[in-house]
Amino acid sequence: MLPGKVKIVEVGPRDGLQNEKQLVPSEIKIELIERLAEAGLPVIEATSFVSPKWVPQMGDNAVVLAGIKRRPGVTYAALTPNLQGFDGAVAARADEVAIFGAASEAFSQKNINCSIAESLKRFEPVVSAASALEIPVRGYVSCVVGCPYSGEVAPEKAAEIAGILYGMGCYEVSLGDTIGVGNPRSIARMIEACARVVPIEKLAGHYHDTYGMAIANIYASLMQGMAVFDASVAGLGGCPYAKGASGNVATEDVVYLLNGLGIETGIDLAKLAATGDWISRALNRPNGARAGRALCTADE
Ligand SMILES: CC(C)(COP(=O)([O-])OP(=O)([O-])OC[C@H]1O[C@@H](n2cnc3c(N)ncnc32)[C@H](O)[C@@H]1OP(=O)([O-])[O-])[C@@H](O)C(=O)NCCC(=O)NCCSC(=O)C[C@@](C)(O)CC(=O)[O-]
Repeated sequence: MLPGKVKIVEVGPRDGLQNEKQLVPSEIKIELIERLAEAGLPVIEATSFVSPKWVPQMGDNAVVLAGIKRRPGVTYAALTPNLQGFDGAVAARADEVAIFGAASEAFSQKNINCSIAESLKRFEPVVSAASALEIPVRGYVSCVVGCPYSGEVAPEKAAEIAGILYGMGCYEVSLGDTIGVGNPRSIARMIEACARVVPIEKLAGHYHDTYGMAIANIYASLMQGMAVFDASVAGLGGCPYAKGASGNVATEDVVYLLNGLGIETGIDLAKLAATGDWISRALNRPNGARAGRALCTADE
């Protein structure tokens, strides 16, 4: 049984841009977010409140959140690894924050400079502070099937961290195939384990497309009842702490798939494709969305 409706969380402005070598002007980021909202994306991860020494590209976080014309009904989210980041996100009026952990010790150390256990301790005060202010918190688990440093990850490990984040108070837990090594079988096994501890409707799929498996993985996830997916316009991105990992699955490709399956998203594919074309030109990089390229070529 496929879901009738899917929520897409657009992570392009954060996950997509964080890996760009050249600093992208804040005005471009602001225009990207506004265009995505105009195309109907209900949740846009706009930026992250991490150390600018670690990820310089996100150093203009407050400027970006201050610059966007907010559309009613759209949630503008930000990543917050600790209380310092949370305070910054609140001051900048983020509607929602996300804490991000990992199912791999090695990745946790490289990404956020602490062990998994330490990261979970750091997240607790963030969740408490958010709860006091009634700010929803999303949780991420990176490396749910594979780690760039330590290899294969057991589904039970991904499920353990997902369960802890959910138990802590995250309203949704996004399962990150950070390096895109998953396939429909390994993803299905991982979801099966996670769904034993977190209700499937509270789980999201966050699949990078390194091996071209992301759309197949989304289809496998839909078949298991998952109905929330993260995606990045034009397939932008990669993780600065996961060498070789390509961008997220392209939002255009996900919407094309869902439209074909008769699943509602509320997203205008033509506007989305035009946005993907625009940002690819602005960054002077090839458009990573196959559906986006096809639609834009058809328009010429
Ligand atoms: C987590 C830290 C901050 C720990 O970094 P640390 O160096 O261990 O932190 P610290 O508490 O020891 O502080 C050191 C310095 O950082 C500053 N600092 C401390 N916290 C903040 C903050 N929030 N905002 C701004 N500055 C901060 C702090 O003020 C201090 O500044 P100094 O006194 O040296 O001038 C660091 O490791 C970091 O920023 N890492 C970047 C992580 C990141 O953004 N990774 C990419 C996103 S995750 C991802 O892409 C995966 C995901 C979510 O998409 C899912 C998937 O695909 O798997």
